[in-house]
Amino acid sequence: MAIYKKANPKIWSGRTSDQRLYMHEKIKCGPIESISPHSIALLGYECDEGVKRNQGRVGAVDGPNAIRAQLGKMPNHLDSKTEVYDCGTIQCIKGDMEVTQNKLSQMVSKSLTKNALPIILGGGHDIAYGHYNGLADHIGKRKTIGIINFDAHFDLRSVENGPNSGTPFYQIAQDCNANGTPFKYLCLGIRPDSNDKNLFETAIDLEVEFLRNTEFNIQKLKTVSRVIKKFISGVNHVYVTIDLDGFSSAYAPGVSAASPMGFSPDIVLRSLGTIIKSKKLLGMDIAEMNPTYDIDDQTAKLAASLIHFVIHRISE
Ligand SMILES: N=CN[C@@H](CCC(=O)O)C(=O)O
Ligand SMILES: [Mn+2]
Ligand SMILES: [Mn+2]
Repeated sequence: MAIYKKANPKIWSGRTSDQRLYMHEKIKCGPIESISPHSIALLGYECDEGVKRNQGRVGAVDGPNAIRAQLGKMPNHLDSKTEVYDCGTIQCIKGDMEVTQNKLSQMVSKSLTKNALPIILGGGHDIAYGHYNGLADHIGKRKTIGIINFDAHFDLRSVENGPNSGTPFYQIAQDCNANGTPFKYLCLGIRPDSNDKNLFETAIDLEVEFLRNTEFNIQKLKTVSRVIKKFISGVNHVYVTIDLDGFSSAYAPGVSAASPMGFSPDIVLRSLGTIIKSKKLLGMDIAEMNPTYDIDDQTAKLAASLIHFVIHRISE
C-alpha cells in the first residue's frame, strides 16, 4: 500500500520577511492538480524499504522532510514568474515498495502534463524506478530519455532477490529491452571499491557509459563536460538522479553507504549547469538522504543546496 500525504506547510519555516526573501515564503503547498503550468513540483518519496531489502542502513524514510527543512531556510532569488510547489509526499506502507513506486510514477506523469519540472526528494534509490517510469509513460516510446546518475554505484544488481535500492537501473534496462526502447544510462562517480566485478560486467553488457571517481573531479572538468554533452546530444530528454552516497562522507555522512572516497560538490554543480543549459532536463531526484546518520544537517544542507542551485539556474 502507498498513501499520499498532502504537503504540510508547517515544515516550511525560517526567518520571515515581507518580500519573500526566503524559500519557505516562496514555496506554495498544493496538490499537483492545482499547480500553475511550467512550475517546479517538489514531491517527497518516504520510503527506505529498498534500502532495507538491500541490506543497507534504514532511515531514508525521513529524508524528504530533512531536505525541506533546510531548503525552506535558504534565501529566495527567484523572480515572481517562477512558481515552486510542494505537492506532498508518497508514503510506503507495510513495505510495499512496488505500490509506492507506482504511485510515484503516476504523480510524475501528472506533473509533466502540467509542464512542470518534477523534483523528487528521497528516500532510497528505488525512487529511480518509479520516477523513470513516470517520465517514460508521459513521453512515450518515440522519444529517448537519457539517465544521468551521480553515484558511487551502478545500481545494476539483478532482481533475483527481488527489487531493491540496488536494482533500479537493471529493472529499467529490462523494461527497455522488453519495450524495444534504447537504454541510455550515464553514471558519474563510479568507484571500484563500491561495485564488484559482476556489476562492471553488467554495465559493459548494457553499454552503460560511466566515469570513474578518479575521472570525475574538477581537474578533469573539460573531459567531464565533453562526456555529458555528447551523452545529451544522443537523447531527447534527460532524467537526473543524484545519489548522495556518491559524495565523500566529508560532505554527505547522512547516507546508508557512506565513504570518504566520494566526489565533491563542485564537479556536480558544474555538471548540473551543463545539463540545464541543454534545456533537456525532464525530471530530477535526490536519493538516499538518511538523517539518522547525518552530522549537523550537512547532508540535508547539501541536498537542499543542490535543489536551490537547479531551480535558480533553470529560471535564469
Ligand atoms: N542504492 C545503493 N546501492 C548500493 C549499496 C551499497 C552498499 O550498501 O554498500 C549497491 O547496492 O551497490
Ligand atoms: Mn550509491
Ligand atoms: Mn544509488
